[in-house]
Amino acid sequence: MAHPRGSRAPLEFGGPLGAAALMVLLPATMFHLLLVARSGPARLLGPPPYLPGPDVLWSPRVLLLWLTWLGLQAALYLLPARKVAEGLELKDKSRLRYPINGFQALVLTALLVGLAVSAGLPLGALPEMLVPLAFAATLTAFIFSFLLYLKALGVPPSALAPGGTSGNPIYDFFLGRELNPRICSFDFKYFCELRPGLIGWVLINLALLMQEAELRGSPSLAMWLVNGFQLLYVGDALWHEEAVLTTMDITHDGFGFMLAFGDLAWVPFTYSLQAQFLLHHPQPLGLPVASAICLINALGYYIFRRANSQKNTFRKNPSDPRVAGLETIPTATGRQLLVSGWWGMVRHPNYLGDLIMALAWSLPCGVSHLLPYFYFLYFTALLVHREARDEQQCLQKYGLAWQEYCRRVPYRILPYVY
Ligand SMILES: NC(=O)C1=CN([C@@H]2O[C@H](COP(=O)(O)OP(=O)(O)OC[C@H]3O[C@@H](n4cnc5c(N)ncnc54)[C@H](OP(=O)(O)O)[C@@H]3O)[C@@H](O)[C@H]2O)C=CC1
Ligand SMILES: CC(C)CCC[C@@H](C)[C@H]1CC=C2C3=C(CC[C@@]21C)[C@@]1(C)CC[C@H](O)C(C)(C)[C@@H]1CC3
Repeated sequence: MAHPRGSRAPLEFGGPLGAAALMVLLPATMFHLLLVARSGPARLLGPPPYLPGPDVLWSPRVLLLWLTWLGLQAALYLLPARKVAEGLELKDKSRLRYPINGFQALVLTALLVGLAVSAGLPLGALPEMLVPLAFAATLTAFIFSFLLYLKALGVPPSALAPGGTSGNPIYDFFLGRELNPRICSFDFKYFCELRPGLIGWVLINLALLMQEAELRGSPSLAMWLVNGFQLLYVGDALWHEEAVLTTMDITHDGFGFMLAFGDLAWVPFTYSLQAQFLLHHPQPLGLPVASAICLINALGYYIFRRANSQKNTFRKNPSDPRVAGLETIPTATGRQLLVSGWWGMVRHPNYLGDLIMALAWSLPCGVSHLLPYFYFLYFTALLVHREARDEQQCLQKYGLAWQEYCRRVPYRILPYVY
């Protein structure tokens, strides 16, 4: 099989060695966090309280539960959608079509879970199953990525992702070879990016809240805040589902282990870390501090949403009155770059808003432990790295116009700092 960019394609993530290391380190980190969150000292950098044996990790009943969850989300994906959106133009000049029914899936899941709980489903038992559930999700991610790798061996070169075609099987398995793997109209990457993991994350949060209520009579204010903030984030992502079609995950990255594991395991089991921590380490939170944290989250959300919406509106229709007055730089591709408004302040205002929210999600957990700040630290590293990857891609796409943009807007994420 020919490799369109052959060995000249620059390798990311430290090449095959880096990819192999990440495939061990990421699951290990996830299990470490799950175990440490429930331990007394809850030390991010300390050893885990114990090493789980096969009897703790493996449960056929839990695997069945996990597969039922994936099946339910797949069924909701296949329901009629309020809209069908077109993705960006592909190498072969075609455009794929995507159902926009993620928010509908969230609401229907909430209804089904509500019905099941009122019929006696013990949702509060879910937190006890997090370790075997995470194991089932990790196993699924490995098997699924392997099947995706095999599937990609039979597709034409135009269907392959720009990265992930190095010829090194470990690297390509990690990054993903095929850009948009599908069976009929079912798009695996688009499905995984927004449904089972994101909705699973808020469901786990809810289960932790319910278990806290069972243990202590009512959920704590800190638990309410974490649940509320993260539900807003997930609800927003699904409400603006169409916007994900222009992210680098959909337009540039193949679907391999990185995204399969990230979407299916990493997001639900590590992004719910604050709620896991709060269940085992209740934190007192007064109304004045809670109000200040709400303001921080609102500020982050405002920047995140306005910046993302401004770019999406501009990309859809530059003459839209909401963006028509903004200053722009023309590029050789015919597209323009915004150089005023949110995108004139820093080159990634949406990352800034996202990071402010990440901080607000950790603050309800107090300052006695570093563990609940893991998400903020990891997310800073992820976005700094992602920003560098995006800059590289934009430089390739827009050349001199991008350099001009960087000159006019010198800061990347945080004005006057970075
Ligand atoms: N919670 C999580 O774990 C994660 C959240 N995110 C969030 O996802 C969202 C999307 O992030 P991501 O896909 O990385 O990147 P962006 O939404 O920032 O998109 C980057 C793209 O925007 C376009 N662009 C850049 N600058 C300009 C400009 N000045 N004017 C017009 N267009 C411009 C370019 O694409 P083009 O010109 O081709 O349109 C560029 O490739 C962010 O809010 C991020 O915070 C991301 C990763 C993980
Ligand atoms: C496991 C590794 C460390 C890397 C995995 C990264 C993934 C977890 C993230 C890559 C891009 C993501 C996005 C979101 C969730 C995390 C992953 C999958 C996103 C769906 C979160 C909600 C946002 O509103 C969004 C803009 C829709 C996000 C898109 C990117």
